[in-house]
This record gives sequence, C-alpha cells and structure tokens, in this order.
Amino acid sequence: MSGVRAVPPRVLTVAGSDSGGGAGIQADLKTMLALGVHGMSVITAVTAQNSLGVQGAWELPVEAVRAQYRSVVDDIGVQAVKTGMLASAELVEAVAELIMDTDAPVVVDPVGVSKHGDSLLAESALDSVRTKLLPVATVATPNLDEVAQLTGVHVDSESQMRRAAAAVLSYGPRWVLIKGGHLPADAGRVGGDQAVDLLTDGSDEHWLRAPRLDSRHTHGTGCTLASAIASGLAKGQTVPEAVATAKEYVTGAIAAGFPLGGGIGPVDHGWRFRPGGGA
Ligand SMILES: Nc1ncnc2c1ncn2[C@@H]1O[C@H](COP(=O)(O)OP(=O)(O)OP(=O)(O)O)[C@@H](O)[C@H]1O
Ligand SMILES: Cc1ncc(CO)c(N)n1
Repeated sequence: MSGVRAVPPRVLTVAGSDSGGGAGIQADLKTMLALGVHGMSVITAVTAQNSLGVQGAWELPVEAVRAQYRSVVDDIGVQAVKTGMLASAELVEAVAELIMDTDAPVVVDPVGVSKHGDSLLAESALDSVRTKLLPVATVATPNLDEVAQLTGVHVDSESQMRRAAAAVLSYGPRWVLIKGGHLPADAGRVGGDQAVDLLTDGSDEHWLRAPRLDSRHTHGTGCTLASAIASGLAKGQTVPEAVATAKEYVTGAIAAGFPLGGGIGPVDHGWRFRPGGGA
C-alpha cells in the first residue's frame, strides 16, 4: 500500500496514572482512542489505585514532567491539552508555565480528591491552581467539591451553579463547566432525575442535561469528560460543541460502566464499540 496517510489530531494529557485503569492517564488515553484522536501523555504522578481507593501516590520530579512535555510539544505538536492530577504547587506552577508557551486550547480538570475522598492535590497547591492554572485554561471543569475548595461557593441547587460559575470565571478561564454530577438527588428546579452541568463564558450560557443514571460504577467520569472535550477541541469543534459531544460520550460510558474489584467500577470507555453502542 502507498499514499499519504491521514494524521489524526493530537491531544496531550498531563495527569496522574491510575493503576486500576479507570481514571487518570489511562481514562484519558482510552477516551482519546475512542474519539479518534492520537493521545499522548505527560505523567505527573503515579498512584497505586483500585476500585476501593488510592493506596499510595508518588509525584514525579518537576524536571521529568518538563522533559516529557517538551518531548511531545517540540517534535510532535498538539492540537489540545488536558490537565488532571497535578499533585503539588510546584507541579501546578511548572505545568501552567509550559502551557503558557503552547498555542493550543487547554482543558483544566482541577482534580482535588478521588471518588473515595483520597487527596490528589496538596492543600498548599490550591492557590497556584487559582492564580496560575485557571488563568491559562480555555475551559475549566470543576465538580462541586472542587468549586467549594477553590472559591468557597457551596452549591446544593441548580440556581447556585450560576454563582459558582461566576466565582470560577473570576480567576480567568475563558469558559467554565460546572459539573452537577454530585448534586443531591432532590436538588434543582427540574427534580433529581437529571445530571445537569452548566457551561458559560460569563455571557453565553448552556445547560447540559442527561438522565441521572443509577450506577455505582462511575470511576473516571471527570477525567473522561475533560479528555472528550479536549478531543473535540482538537478536531476543531467550538467549546459548546465539544462539551455537548463530550457529555453524550460520558453519559454512554456511565450507562455501560461495569463492576471490577470490590468497590466502584469504571465507566466503559469502549461503549461505542460494543454491540448496540453505535460505532
Ligand atoms: N449518575 C450519573 N448519571 C449521569 N451522569 C452523571 C452521573 N454522575 C456524574 N455524571 C456526569 O458525569 C460528568 C462528570 O461529572 P462528575 O461530577 O462525576 O465529575 P468528577 O466528580 O470530576 O469525576 P471524578 O470523580 O472522576 O473526578 C458530568 O457531566 C456529570 O453530570
Ligand atoms: C490519577 C487520578 N487522576 C484523577 C482521578 C479522578 O478522581 C483519580 N481517581 N486518579
């Protein structure tokens, strides 16, 4: 065979490794494969993690993170970047600085704690996230716990999501997606049967709604959503388009989540390839 091969858009994730394969770097790369882009990784930390929680975490030296990033960006190039677990203030600041020099949209998932409540970011790094990382984000995707941690705004109803969005936008990201996945079941005007997220840049506002799925196996939802957004942006979609297609993808992945180990199983990144999945 000969001829020019098509080169897929390239997306870089800067995040931690989840040995259990459901979240972190592993979720990001699986999402990117499923969405047809070329995934690349800068590993910031290694976690020993499974369906029961995080048993250990080790940060990489800043020098190793910088070297991985430069290797990818200087030779291969990127059409979008996604950040996840950054562990420490030093790493947050180094990554923010690297991103500043990169001409590509950036999705910042300000990962604070895992589904089991294990900390993935030092308390001392919060200020660097606010003042260094959020300002370089094209889209920031905090969940409600991260919103509370970063801004002090506690959301327990849909109406408060607007206030939360304004508080995050005050740190400088172009767009914010407030993820309502953790809203209590009886919150909001429309009742508790929907998983509602709010995307806004301060003037344009998009409410994204999907059926709230009664699944225990939701490990990796946030990483999957942020990587799917980055994949859409790399393909040239606008932010609202990328978020809408990512929401559809993560909803399908949650619906197909499966039990693994004795605790919270992963979402299914490959759901579209299964019988009836639509691929
Ligand atoms: N039970 C559910 N049913 C449908 N959608 C859900 C459910 N739980 C979360 N979502 C959706 O999944 C996406 C990720 O949101 P979530 O709040 O779970 O992220 P997260 O807390 O950052 O995830 P993680 O725990 O992986 O860090 C959002 O679009 C949210 O609305
Ligand atoms: C490494 C890693 N990144 C992100 C998450 C999200 O909760 C996780 N559980 N583990």
